[in-house]
Amino acid sequence: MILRISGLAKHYGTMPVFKNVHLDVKPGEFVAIVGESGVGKSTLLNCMAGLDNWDSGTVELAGQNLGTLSDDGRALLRRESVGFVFQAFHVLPHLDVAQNVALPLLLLGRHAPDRVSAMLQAVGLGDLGARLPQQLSGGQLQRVAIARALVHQPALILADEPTGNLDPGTAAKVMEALVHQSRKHGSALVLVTHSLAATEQANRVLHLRSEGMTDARG
Ligand SMILES: Nc1ncnc2c1ncn2[C@@H]1O[C@H](COP(=O)(O)OP(=O)(O)OP(=O)(O)O)[C@@H](O)[C@H]1O
Repeated sequence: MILRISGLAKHYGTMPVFKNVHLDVKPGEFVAIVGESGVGKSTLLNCMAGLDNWDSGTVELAGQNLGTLSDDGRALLRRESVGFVFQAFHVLPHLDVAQNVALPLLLLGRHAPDRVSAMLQAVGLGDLGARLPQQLSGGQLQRVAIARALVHQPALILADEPTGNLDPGTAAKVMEALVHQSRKHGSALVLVTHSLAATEQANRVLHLRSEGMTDARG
């Protein structure tokens, strides 16, 4: 398993968010998570990456128990094994497109310009590497974020509403790039979404509720 979550429960102060969450994700698998607004989908995704803490239960990422790792240990594991795609793109405005995509490699001390240009090509941005983010459309920005999430070939991609800011046509193209590139690189994909269309290609669709997570396809 690339990700193994067992009996996870989370509160904010006295407010319970979710409990009894179990999830196993196999290498290369595509799992979609749906659920009502505020039920804790983003919080769960953050727990998967060790960006947030939980109250009970365990999270194992790439065979390592996140609960036993220091913040630095979590950060190193995340850098190596996880790629993120967020709704709000999170590209750095002062870096050009190629530099944004190269960031995860830079943080790992790897220099691989060919990988960066291959990734840009793969998401249809082959000619735009020298542009600044402000010179791109929303759909193009999200494809930059996808290229950046995949460039270091992480075992797990975590995507939080990656098409939430896009029109339906652009959203479909961005999802296609995300799913196709994850499959091509053998990365598992965990996608949080409100979009039923985005769940169509998933191996599993899970429904998060405050009392746990169940199969949404019944
Ligand atoms: N830092 C925080 N402190 C206190 N409460 C928080 C914090 N972050 C989130 N919450 C609360 O925890 C709950 C879960 O939030 P979360 O963003 O994970 O939900 P979500 O299912 O992703 O929602 P949406 O679909 O609207 O994005 C919400 O009720 C939210 O208000």
